[in-house]
Amino acid sequence: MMSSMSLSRMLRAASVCRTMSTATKLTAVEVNDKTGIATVTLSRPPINALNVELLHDLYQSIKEIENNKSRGLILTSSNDKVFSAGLDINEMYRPDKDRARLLWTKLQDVWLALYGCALPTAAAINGHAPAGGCLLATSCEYRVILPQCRIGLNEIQLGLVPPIFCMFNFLNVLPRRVAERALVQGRIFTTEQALQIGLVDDVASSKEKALEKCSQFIATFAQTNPLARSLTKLKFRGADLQRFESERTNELESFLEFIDHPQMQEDLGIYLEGLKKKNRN
Ligand SMILES: CCCCC/C=C\CCCC/C=C/C(=O)SCCNC(=O)CCNC(=O)[C@H](O)C(C)(C)COP(=O)(O)OP(=O)(O)OC[C@H]1O[C@@H](n2cnc3c(N)ncnc32)[C@H](O)[C@@H]1OP(=O)(O)O
Repeated sequence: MMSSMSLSRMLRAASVCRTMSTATKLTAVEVNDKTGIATVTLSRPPINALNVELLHDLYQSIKEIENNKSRGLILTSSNDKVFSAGLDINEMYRPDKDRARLLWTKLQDVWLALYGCALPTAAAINGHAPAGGCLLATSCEYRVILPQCRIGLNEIQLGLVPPIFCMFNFLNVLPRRVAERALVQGRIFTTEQALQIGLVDDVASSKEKALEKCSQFIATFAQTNPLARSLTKLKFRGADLQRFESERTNELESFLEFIDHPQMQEDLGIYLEGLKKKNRN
């Protein structure tokens, strides 16, 4: 039988963390009632590849957290090896055209919501974060990564032109020269390299410790007026958000044109097959 001691401990724990009522299918949202910080966990096995549905759920979660006046948002993954594998290549290879349009529009929506989020944002990068995974992490204000991870924007290696928001994210985090070279070379960095160039702010030995560091970062704003904070953030990011808005339709059309190209389809097919073969050998 459960002792009254352990029951009271459980009740205390239950009152600290609650799952948000409208938590969606592919993201889990948990709010710590003590700190007011919301954690969004990407939960699309096996590797959190960003398809239409995951992007939709992520957007809903970000907006919900923002509207509920949480104290901050932490983004992490339910997979202990992969934060996110980036865009789901199956959505780009031999795509349904309407779905491909939706995919890109949803990716744009998520970027706008996360990069422009009024709350303090942090990423607990508890696994690899290539391409779209890195895009999500660098949209946040603070990043902690685990040892032996890989992170970077490697689009160019797939023959894809990194969209403008990739550039904004890197310029916001890295010195211009380092950002340009990383994008043009499609570099994927190890944990140590990412820390050394400043792509991440810190390294933690476990997911729990990474989440703790993210909470500590968000807690640094406890005494700051939230409106003044968010308006100051917007002053830094507003020009990027405006330029993005003016180019979003063109970027959508470029993406659709790009993936419609026969050579691009051939390259994506080879790339996808290479990823699968790895597991067969
Ligand atoms: C102005 C606009 C101009 C046009 C611009 C056009 C496009 C720009 C797009 C920019 C935005 C973002 C783009 C992207 O995100 S593209 C996606 C790039 N992602 C990658 O290259 C990651 C590839 N994956 C990996 O490196 C690894 O899988 C890993 C993430 C490190 C995980 O490794 P591991 O734990 O060993 O897992 P597996 O490799 O065994 O993978 C498990 C299964 O998942 C499949 N897989 C992996 N990644 C993807 C993916 N991104 N999409 C779909 N499927 C993926 C893999 O094949 C395995 O499948 P299997 O179980 O059937 O073998």
